[in-house]
Amino acid sequence: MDSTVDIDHFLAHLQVKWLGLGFKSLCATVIGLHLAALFGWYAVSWVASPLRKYNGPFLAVTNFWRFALVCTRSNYYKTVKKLHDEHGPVLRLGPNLLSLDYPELIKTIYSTDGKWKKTEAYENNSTVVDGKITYNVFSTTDQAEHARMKRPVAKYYTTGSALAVEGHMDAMIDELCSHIEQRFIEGDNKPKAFDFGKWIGYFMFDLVTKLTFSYPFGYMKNGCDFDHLLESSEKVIDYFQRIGQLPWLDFWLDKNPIMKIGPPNLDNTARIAVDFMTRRMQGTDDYDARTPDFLQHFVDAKATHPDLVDNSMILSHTLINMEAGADSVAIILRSAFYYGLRSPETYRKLEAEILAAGLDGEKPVPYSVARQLPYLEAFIRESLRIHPVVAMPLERYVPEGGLKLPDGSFVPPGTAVGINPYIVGRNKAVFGEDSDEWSPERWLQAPGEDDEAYQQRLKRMNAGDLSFGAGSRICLGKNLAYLELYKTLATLVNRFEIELADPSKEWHVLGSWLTIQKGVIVKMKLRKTV
Ligand code: HEM
Repeated sequence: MDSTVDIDHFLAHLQVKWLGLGFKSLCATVIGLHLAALFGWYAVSWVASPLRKYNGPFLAVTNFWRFALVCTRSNYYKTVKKLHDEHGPVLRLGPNLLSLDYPELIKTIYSTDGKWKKTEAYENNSTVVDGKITYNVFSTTDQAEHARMKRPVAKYYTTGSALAVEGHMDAMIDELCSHIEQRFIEGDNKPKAFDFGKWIGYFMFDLVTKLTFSYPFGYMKNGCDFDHLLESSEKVIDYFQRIGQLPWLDFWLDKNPIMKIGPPNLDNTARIAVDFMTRRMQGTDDYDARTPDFLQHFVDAKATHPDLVDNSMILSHTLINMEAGADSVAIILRSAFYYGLRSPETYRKLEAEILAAGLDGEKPVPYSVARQLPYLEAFIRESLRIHPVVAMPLERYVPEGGLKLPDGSFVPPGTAVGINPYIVGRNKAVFGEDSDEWSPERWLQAPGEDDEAYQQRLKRMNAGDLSFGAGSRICLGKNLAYLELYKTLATLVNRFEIELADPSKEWHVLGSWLTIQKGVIVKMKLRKTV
């Protein structure tokens, strides 16, 4: 038999058949085969997965589920909270990701031993410089690189160093108060409703740029996001939280060498930062050494650690200050006023404490004084708990040796696990049965509670507080943030009578990596008519 003829015959037959099927059917067949292969692959990897024993939504067999959840901005953290309520403390959020609600594991997972590495979810928050991906102190997943970046600058973020820049904070708090007085209070102390949430954003971006360069960019002066930095920052965060669910997408979207389809680059801001840097190094700006700023600190760090800090690292640190330091504190200020003013009995207690301190109504409240006010402290801690800045799992890889969970099960090395500050912040065993409610009182000794019981309870709450992260990757700006929060809250409450324009109206929360809120509309009056 002639096999060549047979093959020709077969091919001709196949061609006729396929042509007969028509183009549409052909496409449908090809797509169908691909989908079948994909589902087959998911099914096999799912059956073989060591995480199969954990509960989670069915669609979490792929990471597309959580990607879609973040993309729809439909309150990712609320959905995940509901799922935890339904399934318990271990929740499978993806083929290789567990969300854990075990406060007792915070010390293990967010340790200082460098073994629990951040996952690739963080890496997209990096830039391409001269064709090379350049990570920053937040985005690097390499612990050794992280230590090299952090070591020369960590000392500038201590409370002592933050106090050295208190003068810059005072200047910006003063400016915020004057804008409120001039723009939103009429001559006879008549309040005009305004978007305080937006102004908190302008204030914080001015404050952070003042602290960094001794020069506020001018959002309050302009009364708007005149150069779109606030808008761009939100887009950068939005990209970060979405692509963090499917990290490989970053290579195709932002890091590909042909056409970048990533978040808006902060070129304009980077240019301004480079300009400041150049003038500072040449000594041609009007920097006043009596009130240091972060740019000077970073320039000094280059002098003391020339092997670790170069100009691009200085630039990276200044940009991180803006990216990480403005929206975060703004979120907590909004949280404090929103929750506080919706619970007038708690707000009245705060007012009473601040007014009783006999502070000068014309000046920003010094941190040393604000720090002594226990109800203010409770207010700030509750604002951080009930509406944390970050409401997604802080993902880490389980190192060699695996992880034994309190339920006795074993999570193999290489699994991504994370505790979510929002979920753990509402853990009833730690924060009480009313953990879904706003209650600054929970941080204080309750009437009839003895000292020891209170100290035990406080210790438990402190250990379960992940609002600033923990371990070697704990928030670098924590001390600075506390200073800003204490001073700004105390000064505003001391100087103005504040109420929500419509207490029944809820705010709108934009995302989950940063839980930025829109719509905190207030009316303010001067406490004393001047
Ligand atoms: C209320 C204010 C703030 C909150 C609640 C907050 C929260 C956080 C959290 C939860 C993390 C840990 C992320 C993780 O482990 O995945 C973090 C990291 C970080 N934050 Fe903040 N942050 C605040 C303010 C600031 C400020 C003011 C700055 C700087 C000026 C800053 C700079 C950073 C940096 C650089 C990191 C990365 C640290 C590292 O990986 O070593 N943050 N922050």
